[in-house]
Amino acid sequence: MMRKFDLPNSKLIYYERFLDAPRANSLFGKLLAEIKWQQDKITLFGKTHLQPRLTALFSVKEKTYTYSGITMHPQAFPDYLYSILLELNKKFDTNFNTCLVNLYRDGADSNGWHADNEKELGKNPVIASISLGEIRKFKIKHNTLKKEKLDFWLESGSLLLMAGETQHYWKHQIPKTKKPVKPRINLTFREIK
Ligand SMILES: O=C(O)CCC(=O)C(=O)O
Ligand SMILES: [Fe+2]
Repeated sequence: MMRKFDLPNSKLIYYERFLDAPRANSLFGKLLAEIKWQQDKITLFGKTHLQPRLTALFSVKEKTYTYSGITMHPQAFPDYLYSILLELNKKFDTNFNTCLVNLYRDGADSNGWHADNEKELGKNPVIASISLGEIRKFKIKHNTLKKEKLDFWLESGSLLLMAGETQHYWKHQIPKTKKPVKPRINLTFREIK
């Protein structure tokens, strides 16, 4: 099933079953076991804390990627991840060259309100975001139109495509939850210019 959200200043499409369950499960297991995860320190409003999730950056370029004051050094793509990048570039006619991976270990891990609007991503970034493992809530809100906001669930194997002006007009987040939840891995494919 594919769901196109009809939102102002945004192109947002959700593909519920981009990867079938066996493929999503095996990819999840591989990434969890094989990735060299890191937990960076971020400084927000003058206070330094550890980011509430683990991350890793893969790129075909050696260029570092900086966001929220964190500079990440890319690792080389493992074949099984690079093949997904190629698949996406074919399907969406994109030029993804980088994948930022997030591991939400439990409900205390999260990703605060932000837009993926770094200069290196170009004017209207296209981001393909694949979810694996535990289902988590995704929230998106318009920067100025207060009524424009939306929550939905990101299921294992799903792909969320954010494109057009989305990153200029909207912020998104993965909130914490008090419910007992298992780990979730998210892959966000991007093009670093
Ligand atoms: O985990 C997610 O689904 C969102 C990740 C995200 O927004 C990001 O890494 O920029
Ligand atoms: Fe994001």
